[in-house]
Amino acid sequence: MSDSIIQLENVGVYYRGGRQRGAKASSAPWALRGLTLDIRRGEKLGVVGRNGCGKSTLLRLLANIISPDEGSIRYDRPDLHVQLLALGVGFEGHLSGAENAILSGLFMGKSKRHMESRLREIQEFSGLGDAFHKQVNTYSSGMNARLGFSIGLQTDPDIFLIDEVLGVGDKAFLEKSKAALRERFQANTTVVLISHDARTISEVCDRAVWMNAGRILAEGDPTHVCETYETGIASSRRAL
Ligand SMILES: Nc1ncnc2c1ncn2[C@@H]1O[C@H](COP(=O)(O)OP(=O)(O)OP(=O)(O)O)[C@@H](O)[C@H]1O
Repeated sequence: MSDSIIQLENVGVYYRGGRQRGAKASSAPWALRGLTLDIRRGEKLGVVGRNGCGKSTLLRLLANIISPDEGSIRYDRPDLHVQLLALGVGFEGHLSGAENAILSGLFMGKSKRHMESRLREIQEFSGLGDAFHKQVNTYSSGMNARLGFSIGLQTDPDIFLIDEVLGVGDKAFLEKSKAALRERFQANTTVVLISHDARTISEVCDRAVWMNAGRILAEGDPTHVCETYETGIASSRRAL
């Protein structure tokens, strides 16, 4: 059995009516192009890259929210439980944090009873206090991130996709979240983590990819990839 959980082969994604930030009007509006990547079972994969390079598009693709316009994506099983954690995605604003936790669990194939039994842990980990029982549309972005991450810890996803939300919480929550990602998931859950913070990627991930203009520029040891990325950014700034 392959140790890949998702395989992307020469994938391209095209947003109709859009084009890459900074691209000339004549250039093709591909958000991803020629992207080949194996997501390995149980790995913690970090994704770095400048704004608009295609990181969120990659996560939407992995979450099966969008389909490739070219190339192929192959899932190890058709019933993989994929949890996407991104700001502004996935919560019903008029429902409370607790109600959203139950709803998210139901989407992930958990029973209502199972999620009810986890509510206390979700509330405690989130640090939301009484706000856990208030409508989510009254939450700050940091509170949203706390709720989403805390729910993700209790829904046992096969793949946990985290789009930059860890940086939104405060430092204490960031440290707690990093520890949870390292200790709670270990080999069971595959994590794909987007972060602009190289330290977070180095501390949590066992592999990283650097994306640029919809393609993968470098892949390997997270500390090395982050250093290469930061050196690349610094030299492109100097060239301006
Ligand atoms: N819904 C959309 N319609 C049109 N173009 C889009 C859409 N979403 C993203 N794009 C474009 O696709 C490219 C990749 O966007 P994406 O959001 O994946 O980048 P990103 O690396 O996640 O950026 P950031 O770091 O700013 O979140 C960008 O050029 C963006 O402008």
